Amino acid sequence: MPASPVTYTFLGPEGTFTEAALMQVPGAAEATRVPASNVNAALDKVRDGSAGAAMVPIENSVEGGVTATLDAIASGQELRIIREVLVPISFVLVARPGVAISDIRRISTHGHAWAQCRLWVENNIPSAEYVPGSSTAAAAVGLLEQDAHYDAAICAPIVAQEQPGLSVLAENIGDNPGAVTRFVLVGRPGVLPERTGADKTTVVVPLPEDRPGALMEILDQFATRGVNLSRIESRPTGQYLGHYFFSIDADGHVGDARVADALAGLHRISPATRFLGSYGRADAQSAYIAPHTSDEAFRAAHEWVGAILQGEPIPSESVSGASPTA
Ligand SMILES: O=C(O)C(=O)C[C@]1(C(=O)O)C=C[C@@H](O)C=C1
Repeated sequence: MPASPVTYTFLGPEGTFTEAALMQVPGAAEATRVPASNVNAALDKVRDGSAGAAMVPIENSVEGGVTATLDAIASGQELRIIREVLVPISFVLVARPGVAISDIRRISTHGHAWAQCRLWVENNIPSAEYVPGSSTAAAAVGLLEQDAHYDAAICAPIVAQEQPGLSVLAENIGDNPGAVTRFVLVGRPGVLPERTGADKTTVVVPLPEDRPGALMEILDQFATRGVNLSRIESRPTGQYLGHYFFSIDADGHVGDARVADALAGLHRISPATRFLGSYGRADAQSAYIAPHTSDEAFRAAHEWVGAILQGEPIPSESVSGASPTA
């Protein structure tokens, strides 16, 4: 039986970096793709079943976490990250034909794009005012509307190539030539992606209140099991001042004993901890696993405790390192 076709949604419109990320997913180019006007709308389509999965930005190498995504997946109906995708980012400045750089007063783009081009704008159009856009492509396409209230947009080169009504005034205007954005494909909870040996696990951990050292305890769950963290960010829950959750990416898969054990520890400290998924790393880099945190070491340790509970004789090394005692 052929697999049922998946409808994908993404932060649109066509031409966003998010669409470029989605196109890296095998089968997405042939599938139905429905643009959403913001991250929340994309995730709501997954929650209400009108899309099978949504591609959304989560982290940029220059500007850090995409807070709209971090917040939207941290609460509400549970979702799962099933894949990550990396996209190298380069920006162009576009305007309607006939507009020169010296004519530009107001520039629109996505907030993360603005932050990545800030120095270029300061050096080249110092008096330019920023007009927030819902995405880079939405800002560029908006220039073609009669009542556009800005003169230029910052977007991906592909938008300018595909829109005949736009001309490119400057290329490669990002302040960091090696900028990369990480995107995640998000679905509803279901079958976990299989372990690849180079995986990542994302969790949201509300900070227990009025508990000195709670953050240290949370970090300790990973440290003592030899689990490396690749991202940790605090975000306000929005409930009241000083109430935070941590959004954490850890190396490994929940199917790895050390990761499962760390998650169990987190749950004891913060029972509202939310599991957001285990999925293959886009760079396929496997983490170093210290021998005492391997699956085999955990299995042997559980067997040892099990034998103690059963009252069985326990073969073990003597304290002095002499030969086994039984
Ligand atoms: O506006 C877009 O094109 C997006 O896909 C969003 C987004 C982001 O959220 O960071 C993606 C990549 C770039 O870093 C700039 C904007």
